[in-house]
Amino acid sequence: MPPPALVIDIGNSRIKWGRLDEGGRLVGSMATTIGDQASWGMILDRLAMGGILEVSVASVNPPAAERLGETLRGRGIGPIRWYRSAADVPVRHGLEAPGRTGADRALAVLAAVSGKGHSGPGIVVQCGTAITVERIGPDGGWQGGAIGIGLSLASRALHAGTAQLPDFASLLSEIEPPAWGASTRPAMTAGIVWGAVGTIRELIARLSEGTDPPPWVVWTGGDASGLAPLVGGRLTEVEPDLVLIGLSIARTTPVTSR
Ligand SMILES: Nc1ncnc2c1ncn2[C@@H]1O[C@H](COP(=O)(O)OP(=O)(O)OP(=O)(O)O)[C@@H](O)[C@H]1O
Ligand SMILES: CC(C)(CO)[C@@H](O)C(=O)NCCC(=O)O
Repeated sequence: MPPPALVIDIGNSRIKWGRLDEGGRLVGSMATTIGDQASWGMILDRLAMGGILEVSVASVNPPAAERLGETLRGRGIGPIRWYRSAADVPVRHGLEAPGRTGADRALAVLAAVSGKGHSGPGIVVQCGTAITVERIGPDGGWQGGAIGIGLSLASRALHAGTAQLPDFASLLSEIEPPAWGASTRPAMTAGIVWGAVGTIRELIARLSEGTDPPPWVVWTGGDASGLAPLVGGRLTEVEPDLVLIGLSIARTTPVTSR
């Protein structure tokens, strides 16, 4: 049996860290904000307890990946398997430029198809810094998707591009957002959250066109558990660790098998 291993997903807002057991199953995960480099050593010491290990790292953020690579090498952790684009991921696809397509998108699709065992047409929605909606065809092949703006980034963009709009750290709460606001905060919450809901609904409808049976839908990303119930629709499956699960599958599947 292989020794326990680490899986790490470097996004644009956060890094997701996971540990695999001897059978390659994800047995623990956590997330830190991208700027919190001071905690990396402590996290690695904790995750690597009991001896490590091989590490699989997915990145859509090359500068952060460079820094993490230095930290891992400095602590003698390795070998490191890198997933820097969809070209490194053993997923069947019809992409034009897999080398320039996000590894996180490919790994989420791989996990939904191979890990969750979905077959036939499907959709994967990631609600992170960006919102991505992927189309999986009737033959299980990934056909590409759509990339839109995520909730936090939309708030930051409105703040950066205007003189008077603030930036809100957190837009989702237990309470359903208002449809409109009588002051700036609820007005921005309404525009950003319901705007994202409308975007995702429209994309799911368009990506479902001509599919029979209707597609399965799997969600992931920091805002998925908040946005999925607002979007509604048929069975809503949210898997926060989809990309880490994708890494756990990719490390034992040769890229040539796609
Ligand atoms: N503790 C948290 N810190 C930062 N963002 C969080 C947190 N909890 C939830 N979020 C939400 O998660 C979103 C970011 O999602 P996520 O962490 O999946 O993105 P990411 O790190 O950029 O990953 P990717 O680039 O793979 O989408 C933000 O829009 C934010 O609202
Ligand atoms: C779209 C994001 C930001 C989602 O995390 C990431 O997958 C990325 O930077 N992708 C590169 C471009 C592409 O996937 O087409």
